[in-house]
Amino acid sequence: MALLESKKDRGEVRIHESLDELSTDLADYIAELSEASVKERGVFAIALSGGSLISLMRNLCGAPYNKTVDWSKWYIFWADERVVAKNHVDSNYKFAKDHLLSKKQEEAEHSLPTLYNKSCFICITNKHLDRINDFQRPILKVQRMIFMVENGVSDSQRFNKKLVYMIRLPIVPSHVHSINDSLTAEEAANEYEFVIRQLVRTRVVNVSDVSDCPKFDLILLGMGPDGHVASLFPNHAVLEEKNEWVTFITTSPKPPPERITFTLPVINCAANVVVVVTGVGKAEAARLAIDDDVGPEGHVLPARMIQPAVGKLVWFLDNQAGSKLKRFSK
Ligand SMILES: O=C1O[C@H](COP(=O)(O)O)[C@@H](O)[C@H](O)[C@H]1O
Repeated sequence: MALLESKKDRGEVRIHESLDELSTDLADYIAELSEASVKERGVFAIALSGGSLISLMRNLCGAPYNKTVDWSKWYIFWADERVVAKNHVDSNYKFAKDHLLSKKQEEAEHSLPTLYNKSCFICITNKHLDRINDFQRPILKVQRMIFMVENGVSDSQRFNKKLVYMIRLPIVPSHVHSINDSLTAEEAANEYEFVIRQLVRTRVVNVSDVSDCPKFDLILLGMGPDGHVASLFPNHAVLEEKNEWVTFITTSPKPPPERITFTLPVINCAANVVVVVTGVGKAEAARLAIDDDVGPEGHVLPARMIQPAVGKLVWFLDNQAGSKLKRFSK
């Protein structure tokens, strides 16, 4: 069970015994926000970050969320992105696609029946379609299963032992808004902001009650051991940006150097901000970002600058990341 505490100006802090517990709580929380937003506005505009956060959202791919969440109403954005090709290992888009939006799974053939209750697509190469015919009849009885032909599986030996399939969150492709990877960092940031401006006009993304900023239904952030969130790094000029919604940097201390990022005003106008922090290596930054009695060191930390004007801030920590917080340290 997560330990809960509300801290003055620092939002709600949830500390979890294990990563599994954190993942369960996180998926529940996101599903609740999605339901509330779809009920109120008819859509759910969610901005992801990169890094460990994505794997911790894994439970959303399974039951009950695959059936209970109205995925068709989700609009996905990125709070920050590395300016690299979309198929590059450093791309936050690629990471989310591979680990969340289209998660590759392998199961032994004999466990095929366990797939019957899952809402998933099966991906198989052309040349293996004949072999799959052995399974096809029972599978076709399951309405949610759809065969796809994809050039992804080439190792026939492996195919003999395993069934390779993809769990895809049924998000409408045109609702996924990632950066244009053929542009420079500056151009990509400008174009991304333009796209968001169009979607604010049509209220796919809500507008803030206190400024003209977009009001995302949820912005999900991770935090680095240096206290950076999105691509807002300590002591970086990017923290001063007050006018742009999306800006760019070419000198990120963490590679790759070129990134685009939501600015602080945009993050602080969201209806909900969740920061997910795990591991002992981030315990000191978590203390500086959350605890009340921290000195100037804490106040210049980007993660501490997350202070939603009206929205709700919730920290999802594991025991290790929370180990230096005054209230929770033993
Ligand atoms: O570079 C980045 O790092 C942070 C933190 O990543 P983590 O793997 O330490 O959790 C991430 O939130 C951000 O989106 C990403 O661009």
